[in-house]
Amino acid sequence: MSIIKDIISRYNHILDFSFDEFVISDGEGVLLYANAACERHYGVKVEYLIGKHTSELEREGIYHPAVIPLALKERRKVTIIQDTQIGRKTIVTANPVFDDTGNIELVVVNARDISEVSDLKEKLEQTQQLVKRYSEELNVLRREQIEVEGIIAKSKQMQEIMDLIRKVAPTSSTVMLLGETGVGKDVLARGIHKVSKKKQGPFIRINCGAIPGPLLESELFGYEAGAFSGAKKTGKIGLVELANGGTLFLDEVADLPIDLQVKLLQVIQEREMMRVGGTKHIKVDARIISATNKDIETMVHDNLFREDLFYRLHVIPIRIPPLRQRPEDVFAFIQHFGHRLNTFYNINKQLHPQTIDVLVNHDWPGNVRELENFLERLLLTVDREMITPEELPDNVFRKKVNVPVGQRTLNEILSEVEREVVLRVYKRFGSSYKVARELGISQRTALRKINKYMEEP
Ligand SMILES: Nc1ncnc2c1ncn2[C@@H]1O[C@H](COP(=O)(O)OP(=O)(O)OP(=O)(O)O)[C@@H](O)[C@H]1O
Repeated sequence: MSIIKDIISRYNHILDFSFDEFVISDGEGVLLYANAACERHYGVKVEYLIGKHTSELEREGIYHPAVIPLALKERRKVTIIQDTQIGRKTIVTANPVFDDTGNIELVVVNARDISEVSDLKEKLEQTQQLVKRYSEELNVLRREQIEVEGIIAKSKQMQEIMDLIRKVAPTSSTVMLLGETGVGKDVLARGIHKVSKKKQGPFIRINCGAIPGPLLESELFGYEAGAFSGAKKTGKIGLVELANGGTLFLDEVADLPIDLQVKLLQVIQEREMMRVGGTKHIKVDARIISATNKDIETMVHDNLFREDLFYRLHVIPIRIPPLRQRPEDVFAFIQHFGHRLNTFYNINKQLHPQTIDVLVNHDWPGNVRELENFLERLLLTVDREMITPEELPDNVFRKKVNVPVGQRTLNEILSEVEREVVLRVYKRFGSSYKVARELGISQRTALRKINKYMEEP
């Protein structure tokens, strides 16, 4: 022991240079040595510590917990995190030193201040939590912002499209919306505009297929006074010019006549245009979105649509799948339109789950528009509050007979076909006499079959 005391007294000034704390206790836990770093960690003079038992210092609250008793108890190296009375946090390691007989002679303790690392870690964790929360909130807000516009997108395909729209909408990139009639190209074009940087500007839709060729040019590009006979004296601003600072939506773009395709290409490339009969170049700063339900790529291949214009418009293509490929959306539309129609007409019509089933499995060639019109007709024309599949018109009600071979007898299959035919004809004509006449059976047989099949679920 005296050798150790000798070493300490000889080298203590060297250990005082150490950033780390250095403490030695005897085999009972009484402190023999502490270097200057202890003053920074505990806020007391080194002299105050020397000669005290480590548990006593712990009781005084100078640090907590004490590591030396743990090393003495477990007779091995122990590392813990310690809090001190002046708010420091340290990582402390206590190493027992054994004598020749296996008794613990000394405990050598080393401690490093990790308050800053620990504070930084805590701050980093808080910041990470905050970033996570903000990004979740941002996603919800983004979703809501588009959903506010009434866009229904429950299916995976539509969710992916909405994610893409959220990404591209704030940029000014040119988008081409592709898809069958009534899939929602117009709705999505408006949605893109409403979350774009140009949302304060106008949204100008041009139906390239609806305006007759000769009129289209002056509608699109406007004209100067006296540009042609019959032109207004004041001249006219075209739709392209009106879209300045906003979005120009070229609906049915595949129907644009070839000569106007050239002029449109100039608008996109040069970002400027000229009125009919004009000589002045007019700057046009508009985001361009186009849409078509035609196979425009084949049209390009057949030289019916300019390839250069196609590539300018087709920068971000978004293909909207037909309704038959996204039954989750059909279900959501039924709920959405059902609620809207009931409120609008002040009625309370419900669809039986089986009716919803039939509608979800229907093909809907006219897509959302057809479904919307169909529901309006259905809710207004059926008297009963709960609409069952029998109330559905023939074209929707007509089920395809799906016969898994070996699972049903011929009689069962024939009876299902008969049921469909009888009920369909009965629904159309509403009388057993007419059913009999249409199907070439007696009125009694017709009546019996109608009653039988009407009663069956
Ligand atoms: N995702 C949707 N959410 C809400 N309503 C929709 C959605 N998709 C379509 N609709 C509704 O369906 C109808 C047809 O949509 P829209 O006019 O956008 O289709 P379109 O693809 O532009 O059709 P077309 O090719 O015939 O011009 C509109 O009444 C629209 O409100």
